[in-house]
Amino acid sequence: MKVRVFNIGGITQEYSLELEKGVTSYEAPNAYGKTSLVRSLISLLTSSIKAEDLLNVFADSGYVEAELDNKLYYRRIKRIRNGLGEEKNLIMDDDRALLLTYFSPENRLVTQILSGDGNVEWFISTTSKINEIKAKKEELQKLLTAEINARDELQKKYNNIREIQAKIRAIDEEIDKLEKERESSSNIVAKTTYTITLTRQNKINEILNKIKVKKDELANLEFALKKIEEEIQNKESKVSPDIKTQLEKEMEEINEKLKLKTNDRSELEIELKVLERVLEEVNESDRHHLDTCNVCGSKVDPSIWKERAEIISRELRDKTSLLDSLRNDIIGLQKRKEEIDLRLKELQTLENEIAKLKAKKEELINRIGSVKFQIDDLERQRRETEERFSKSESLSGAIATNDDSASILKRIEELRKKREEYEYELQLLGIPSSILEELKEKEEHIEQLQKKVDELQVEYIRRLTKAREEFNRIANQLLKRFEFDMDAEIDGNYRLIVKRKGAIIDIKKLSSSERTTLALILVLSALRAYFKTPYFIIDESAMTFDQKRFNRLLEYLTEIADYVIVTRSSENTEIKTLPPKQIELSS
Ligand SMILES: Nc1ncnc2c1ncn2[C@@H]1O[C@H](COP(=O)(O)OP(=O)(O)OP(=O)(O)O)[C@@H](O)[C@H]1O
Ligand SMILES: [Zn+2]
Repeated sequence: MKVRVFNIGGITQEYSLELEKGVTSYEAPNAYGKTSLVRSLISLLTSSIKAEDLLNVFADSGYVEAELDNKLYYRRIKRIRNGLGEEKNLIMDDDRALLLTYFSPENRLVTQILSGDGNVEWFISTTSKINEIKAKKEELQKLLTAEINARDELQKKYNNIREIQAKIRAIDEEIDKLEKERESSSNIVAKTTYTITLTRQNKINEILNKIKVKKDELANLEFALKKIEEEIQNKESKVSPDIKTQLEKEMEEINEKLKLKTNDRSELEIELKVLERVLEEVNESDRHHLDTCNVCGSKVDPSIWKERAEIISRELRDKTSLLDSLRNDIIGLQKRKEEIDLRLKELQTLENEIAKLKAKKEELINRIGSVKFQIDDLERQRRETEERFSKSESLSGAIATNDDSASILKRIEELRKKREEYEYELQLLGIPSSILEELKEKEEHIEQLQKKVDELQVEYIRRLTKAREEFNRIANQLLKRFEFDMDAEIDGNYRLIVKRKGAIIDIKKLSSSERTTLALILVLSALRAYFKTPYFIIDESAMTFDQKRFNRLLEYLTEIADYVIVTRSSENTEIKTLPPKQIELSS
């Protein structure tokens, strides 16, 4: 692979480099430009390293080029009037390259694990690309929220229209009455009573109007309440407390069983080890035809050894098969436990939703109560007004004024004006039937979106669980291959758990070199399972492996990437490509 770099980072003279396949050791003094070179290489794998992160601040243009398998890849950057212009041809464009092609103390996973934080859900979901499902879910969730807001807006608009319509109807009725009154106003007697009736009627109409509006509001609220009650019922039917207690009980039982079985397993493992040692000793005694027992010193017939070996072997076989079945039981139990966990989480989500709905219901009931109270109050006002007028009617008798007719006309005029205003408002609000239609559509869309969001969540958990298993498998293979005396596991909460001789060790208690190793193992597992890169760069200062292990690591890396580059600080500048066995650690 040929690499050429110019005016990238601290590299201000054209710099070219020919890399052979295999391991290349790249040493240079501090501030010579190692990091710049590494960034250049990684920038050909992901556009998340931006042009402004690459170009030397004093330069007008710069580039990085790599010739790989007879193809030319490049990023060419130029300063233009207000910013940077770039032409590029990347090997790939995948921001996982930041995590998976450069192992150095700045690697995000290394920093995290060094800090003692073992939650690696983000790492698994990013490197296995499951985070795309999560991102999609979040995007849909946003859309959903927007739709819900839009629906609420529409509902408000619709209610508003209904209110105005009611007001217009009341005005029409009143105008109707006034017109009739005017006709009969030529009759003075009639006119007199009528004036009184009119004022009375106006007052009462006004109250009736208000009652009408409130009743509409009440009907809407009661409808919403019914909807929510249905929804609550629907959700509650999915979470019967029986299921939950049953699951929790089963969980408890499984935990109990797991404890017992794990204990049995440890005991059995110890027994097996003891038996194996005894068998070896018996075989040894047999080989040497010993006539004295090693353990108790008593004399024995040498022919007894064969017989004993037979018996012990049988026992060993029995116990081994018992151990196998125990292990299977444990795996089965753990699987079931994970399933229950998932179910319980789902139930919890439902319960939360129900609680929210109930709070909403409570609020609606309160509002209904206060509207009912307002209606009662208005009814009372109406009754009182009616009583008051029937009294005053009998008191005042016939008080007729000449300008009665004029005042009726004035009132009608006022009402017409008001009506026009309402009509205008209605026009602005739109056609109620089409709003209803729109509301229905929104409702359906919301339901669809909710369903999709739920499905994505389930899918995310399912895929994450699978990726986790894959990580566990590969990580432990690697730990064995590099002869580390520990087991690593990512548990159901996506926390990194480390065990030595079966006992869990808190990550915070591990040495920093052990933590770095764990980060490296995770990076390698992700590489093996999910990512293909032409080159892998390792900053030697991140590593504290001994020579033998480091060579093994390099050998392993050459299986994963064609080019493996080890950078290190040194007084001199030297680039050499060597078989891994001959790379020496500088320390
Ligand atoms: N974009 C840039 N523009 C100008 N100068 C830069 C830019 N990036 C880095 N430099 C400078 O170039 C020099 C080399 O930087 P670089 O980070 O590549 O060094 P390095 O060899 O990795 O050093 P170290 O081993 O100390 O990390 C440094 O003096 C740095 O300040
Ligand atoms: Zn003995």
